[in-house]
Amino acid sequence: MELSLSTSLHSPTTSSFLSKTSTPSPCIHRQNLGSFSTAAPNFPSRVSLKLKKPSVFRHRRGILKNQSSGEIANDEDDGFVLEDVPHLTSFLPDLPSYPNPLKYSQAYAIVKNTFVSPEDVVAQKIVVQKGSRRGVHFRRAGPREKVYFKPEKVRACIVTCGGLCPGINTVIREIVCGLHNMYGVEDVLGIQGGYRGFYSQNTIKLTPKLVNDIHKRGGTFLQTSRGGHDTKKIVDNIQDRGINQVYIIGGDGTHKGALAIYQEVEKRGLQVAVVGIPKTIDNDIAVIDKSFGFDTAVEEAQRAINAAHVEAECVANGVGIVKLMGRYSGFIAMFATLASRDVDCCLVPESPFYLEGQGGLFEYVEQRIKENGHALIVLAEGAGQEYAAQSMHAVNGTDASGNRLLLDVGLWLTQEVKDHFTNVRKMEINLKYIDPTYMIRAIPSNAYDNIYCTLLAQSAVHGTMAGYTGFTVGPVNSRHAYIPINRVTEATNTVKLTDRMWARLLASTNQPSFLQKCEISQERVDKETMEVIDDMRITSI
Ligand SMILES: Nc1ncnc2c1ncn2[C@@H]1O[C@H](COP(=O)(O)OP(=O)(O)OP(=O)(O)O)[C@@H](O)[C@H]1O
Ligand SMILES: O=P(O)(O)OC[C@H]1O[C@](O)(CO)[C@@H](O)[C@@H]1O
Ligand SMILES: [Mg+2]
Repeated sequence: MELSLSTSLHSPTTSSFLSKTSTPSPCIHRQNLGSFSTAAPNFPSRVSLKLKKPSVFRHRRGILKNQSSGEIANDEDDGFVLEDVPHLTSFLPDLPSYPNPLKYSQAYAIVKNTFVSPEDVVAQKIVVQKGSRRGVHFRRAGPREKVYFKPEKVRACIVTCGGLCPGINTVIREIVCGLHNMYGVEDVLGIQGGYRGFYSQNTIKLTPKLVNDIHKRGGTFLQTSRGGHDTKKIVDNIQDRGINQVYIIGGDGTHKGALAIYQEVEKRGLQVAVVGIPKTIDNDIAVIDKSFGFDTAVEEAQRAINAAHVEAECVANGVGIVKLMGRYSGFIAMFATLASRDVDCCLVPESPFYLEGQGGLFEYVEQRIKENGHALIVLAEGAGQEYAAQSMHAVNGTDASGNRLLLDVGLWLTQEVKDHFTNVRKMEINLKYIDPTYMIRAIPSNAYDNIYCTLLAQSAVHGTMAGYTGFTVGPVNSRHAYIPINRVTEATNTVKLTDRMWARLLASTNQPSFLQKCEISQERVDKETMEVIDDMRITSI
């Protein structure tokens, strides 16, 4: 990984993170990489970085490479890296700050540390070796002593984009109530119907009273959509409506849109804070521990799996097939399988499989029927897409957001299993196919997710009030952090076949690993190995 860094420190603030400052360099690269500065205490007021891969904003204590001289100042080189988030003062340096109203809040009156210290960071890796470098860190989320908005001047808006997910309404509710109760902000607008709602629909005024009960309902109170992201039109609208805080709830696609909005806002020099709240039922968002609604979805999936198991158990040669969501990541299928213990085979997009011959799925299903009287298969909707395409009419389209449309692998597998046992094995089976895909995401969030959504919403509110922008929120090793948006748009989280979790699944189901015929492509192994190496490098730079 090549990393070059230039610093221009125009105020001689002392920093415990960057203990040695380099000579101001005129060479500041702003365009492709995004440069920023932070006005938070104890950080240099302006630090611009150029990074080739990954393109994230980093402060490094220890090694500072001066871009023009190539000189390396090596001091306290413990490998500490802060992947920081932008702050409004990086492009609006004269922005005034105010004391945080939480200072006077009765609820926080006896809290020992109401405010997060500007030096608090969250480590991306918590398993370390004696003597290992400190590695990547993110700013810890939470209220700051100073805010960069007067509550009565805030006009916030909330928008929800992409697919549904349990807990969206809780996040909406808690943003509205958090702004109102903690900061006294009363002007909150709901943008209806996703990104296109900015320019094609009327807004609604969101009050604590209006959103009081919405966390008990599934879906999104504000409606959602795919497609329709037009950065210019959206930012024009933000400007026209006088909005200065934008809360965007959505997945990877939504965050790409949020990044574009933040960049346009910065280009126009607007005092508008943009924050993403990661939402995806697939749990495929990078960096964060887990996405909200995932837990609820896994729990709900148990009902379908249990039903399929009961149906299969109560007949001769019963076979159950359950299809769950998971376009490119098989987390729901994997965790639902691990939780259930009744599943004989779990098929995910990350792990290729085959049906016929030795070590194939048919052989294994027959073996399970003979041993156990029945067999139960859980598959993620993105599993075996290429395989299914060989015998199904391919759908070559994309949805309005550009996501590839999938073949129904559940129906395909059902037909293949039936054909095989009836026509090839001449064996009577009783097969039931259950497709609960939308049922697991259109429900309200469970207790765990409700609390999680509350923390996410409050972290987002604290961050925007403190003047941070272009960031997303989420737990990293259980601690909520502010993460640069590009960190969650550059990569997606997938099931790692080389991780122990997948081995746990294989050990729990005893299913074949399908490694004989469909060897995991060299490309995948290379990619996973590179990720591990990259991680090690990050820890060791
Ligand atoms: N590269 C992009 N740049 C700008 N906007 C984008 C981009 N990709 C997607 N979007 C916009 O983000 C919104 C949501 O995207 P998408 O439908 O892919 O869902 P998502 O946010 O990924 O959520 P999920 O995958 O969980 O359903 C859409 O309005 C889409 O137009
Ligand atoms: O039918 P829709 O609304 O496009 O959503 C389906 C997709 O949304 C998700 O739930 C989230 O991306 C996927 O698992 C699924 O493929
Ligand atoms: Mg997505």
